[in-house]
Amino acid sequence: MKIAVLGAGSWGTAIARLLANKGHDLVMYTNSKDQYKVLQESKENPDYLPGISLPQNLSYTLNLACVEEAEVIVLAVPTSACREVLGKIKEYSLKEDAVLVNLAKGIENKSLKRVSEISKEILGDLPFVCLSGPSHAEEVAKDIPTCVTVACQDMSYAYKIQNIFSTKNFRVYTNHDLVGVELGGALKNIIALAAGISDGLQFGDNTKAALMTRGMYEISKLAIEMGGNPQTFHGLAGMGDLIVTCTSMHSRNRRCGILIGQGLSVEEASHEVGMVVEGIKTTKSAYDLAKKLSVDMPITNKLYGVLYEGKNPLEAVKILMARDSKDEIEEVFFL
Ligand SMILES: NC(=O)C1=CN([C@@H]2O[C@H](COP(=O)(O)OP(=O)(O)OC[C@H]3O[C@@H](n4cnc5c(N)ncnc54)[C@H](O)[C@@H]3O)[C@@H](O)[C@H]2O)C=CC1
Ligand SMILES: O=C(CO)COP(=O)(O)O
Repeated sequence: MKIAVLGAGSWGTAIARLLANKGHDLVMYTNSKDQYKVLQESKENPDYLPGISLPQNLSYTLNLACVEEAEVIVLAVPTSACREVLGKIKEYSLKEDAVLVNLAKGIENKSLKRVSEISKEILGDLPFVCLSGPSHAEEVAKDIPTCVTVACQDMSYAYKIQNIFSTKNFRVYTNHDLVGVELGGALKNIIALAAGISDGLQFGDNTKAALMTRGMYEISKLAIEMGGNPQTFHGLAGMGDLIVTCTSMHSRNRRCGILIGQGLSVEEASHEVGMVVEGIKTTKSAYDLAKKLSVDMPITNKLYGVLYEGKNPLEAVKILMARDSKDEIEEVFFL
């Protein structure tokens, strides 16, 4: 199978390695000449996945025309770059049976669109599959057992991608709830940032468990309002990804939160992490969506204050704790 991976960050590289090792014909696209040179010469990606040697049958390109040959196009750039990259892909003539697999986990600012909606807007009916679930690149690149889920409105493409991506250490489930799977992956990053801030403030395990639980409650409420299936939030793209992102030191969102909790500014913290921290932009999108759809999201709202209005994280926690007493579960339909 001919596969093009667009984006040579940590996740794109880990997935390209996995697919090349499985025997697929792999090319990875980068828009950086310097990175291209390093990849070609060293067969490693030291800035993103240091110490991982990449297979000889993985090739590299600076030319996006690689999409013309591909039966599977893997989108592995930050959400904020998806519109630009999809717009460039539109200039090429794709194979009739090409499928797009998106790895990005976010909601676009301003348009408040999921990546599948951006893809639909730009590329029309090109089949779109979302791959999500608890899967840090650093572990997948070491073949540590991992389970993910793939979602598509047309399940035949989800099964196709399940078959292409599955290995003995990478178990791929399918899910027909595209909206829920996309939102689970995007919204958990908000809670991971908050969990990191809690750790940075040196709060305890109780605090983090509460944040994760109440965080899951509010992100599911928003996702259900947007058409997601509540059951998805019990699964890999929901609870699974929330757990891994809120607890792992691999998580860029959690690490960024820790630094903010320790007193760094948002800019300093995200610069220090050095890779995309999707939760920063997605907090803004979720804040706007919650207002638009009248969904109460207290953790998201307070995080928005910290990230965008310079509010003090410790004060934000105090305000969250001092809110009016309430029932744990408000809506009858919920979980
Ligand atoms: N790193 C991980 O473990 C996982 C990441 N993801 C998601 O995958 C997406 C990508 O994440 P990472 O690989 O971690 O990010 P990263 O920060 O490691 O790499 C992003 C890559 O995209 C490239 N890029 C940015 N704009 C571009 C453009 N316009 N054209 C071409 N390339 C461009 C950058 O140069 C960089 O190589 C994010 O949405 C993230 O949430 C999902 C699961 C796991
Ligand atoms: O989504 C991820 C793991 O499933 C990666 O999360 P981070 O972007 O926080 O590292």
